[in-house]
Amino acid sequence: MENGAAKPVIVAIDGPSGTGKSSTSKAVAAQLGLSYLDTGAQYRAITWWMVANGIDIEDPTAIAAVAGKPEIVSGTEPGNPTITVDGTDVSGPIRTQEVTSKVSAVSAVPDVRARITELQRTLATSAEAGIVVEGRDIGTTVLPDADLKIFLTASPEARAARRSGELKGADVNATRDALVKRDAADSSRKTSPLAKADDAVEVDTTELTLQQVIECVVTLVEEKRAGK
Ligand SMILES: Nc1ncnc2c1ncn2[C@@H]1O[C@H](COP(=O)(O)OP(=O)(O)O)[C@@H](O)[C@H]1O
Ligand SMILES: Nc1ccn([C@@H]2O[C@H](COP(=O)(O)OP(=O)(O)O)[C@@H](O)[C@H]2O)c(=O)n1
Repeated sequence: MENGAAKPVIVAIDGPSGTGKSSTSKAVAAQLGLSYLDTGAQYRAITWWMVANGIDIEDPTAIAAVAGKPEIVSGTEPGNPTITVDGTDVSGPIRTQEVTSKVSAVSAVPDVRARITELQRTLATSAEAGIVVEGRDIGTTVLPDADLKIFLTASPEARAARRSGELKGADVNATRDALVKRDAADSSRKTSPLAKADDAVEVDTTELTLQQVIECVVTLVEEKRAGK
């Protein structure tokens, strides 16, 4: 570290789908000059690879047997986060309905989680200025010593309205049902489920604009840094 450089700051942002994790994390990281890691994209990437290679996603043993095969690389620049599998850009294909509907089953397999968690810890410790890492189990499992932990929430109705806005014309009730189903699967799995860490700050974003959430998190990071 250079003379006078601040100690790297590690921020964990967790919560269910549509609470604003990605948008908030990217903006906070860009504003504060930190790296950014979308861990959901990594689970989506390994799921995409399983589907592309014809692995039966109903079979955890089959998934575990090949969990180490794909090489997943995440770019951590908040203005241009990238994700590749074996050198192929998969940023588009990982957002399809098919991958979204299968990702909870793949990410519940302990060998998959062990592999991806290791990648996440390596990226977090190598970020020079620090990093904002967003996901489901960052504060509880991946980075339990993070300097700041945030748990974002929002009503299922608000989350579904945000998501169906993105999916242009998608039925809001169907979107809501799919979100609630995925939350339930992610929260009930045995290995590092979606959960709020005891020392996380909970922010309900239902009635907040994205800008308000970003400002709230930036203030919390600055307060932490000042206290160091
Ligand atoms: N507080 C907010 N108010 C309104 N829309 C929001 C808010 N936070 C995020 N959004 C929008 O909701 C959608 C989902 O946000 P995203 O950051 O992808 O959530 P997550 O990563 O938690 O799934 C995006 O289109 C985003 O612009
Ligand atoms: N730290 C994480 C992040 C995501 N995931 C899994 O990956 C899926 C996709 O995460 P995501 O963040 O891309 O989901 P969205 O919030 O964008 O809908 C989640 O539903 C979880 O099954 C996980 O298990 N652990």
